[in-house]
Amino acid sequence: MSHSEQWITLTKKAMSKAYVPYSHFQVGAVIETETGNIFSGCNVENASYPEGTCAEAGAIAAMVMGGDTLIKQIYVMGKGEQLVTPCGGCRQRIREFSSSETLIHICSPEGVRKTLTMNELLPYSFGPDNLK
Ligand SMILES: O=c1ccn([C@H]2C[C@H](O)[C@@H](CO)O2)c(=O)[nH]1
Ligand SMILES: [Zn+2]
Repeated sequence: MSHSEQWITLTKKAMSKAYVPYSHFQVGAVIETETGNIFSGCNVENASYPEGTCAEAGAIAAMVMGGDTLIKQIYVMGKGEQLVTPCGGCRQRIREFSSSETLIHICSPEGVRKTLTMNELLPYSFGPDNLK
């Protein structure tokens, strides 16, 4: 099994945990931090539709809880024809814990479909440095 296949397997596992009785749209996210730790998340919906949380938000919360704050790479996976790219809110969430090296891998269950830098995913972004 190749290195990339292992990440896909892990992200598929995260996706399979999604709690999505309303949208039926499963998303999984797996973060590898610069320190080599791994954190996963899935989307979690609820009856008050706008209060659901994205897979990326879950993985980021787990990462911060685990004591890490710098993302080396993040795998995001969903099904369907279209690329499942992080929503606007999650682009900002990922941006908070990114460097210019951070990679965002857009995946389907079959593999990585596209890899983007943070700057490609959210150009001209507002980040922690703006508050210095
Ligand atoms: O990158 C994305 C895009 C969508 N969703 C979730 C939110 C909602 O639960 C469902 C449909 O929008 O997918 C994510 O978790 N991450
Ligand atoms: Zn999102």
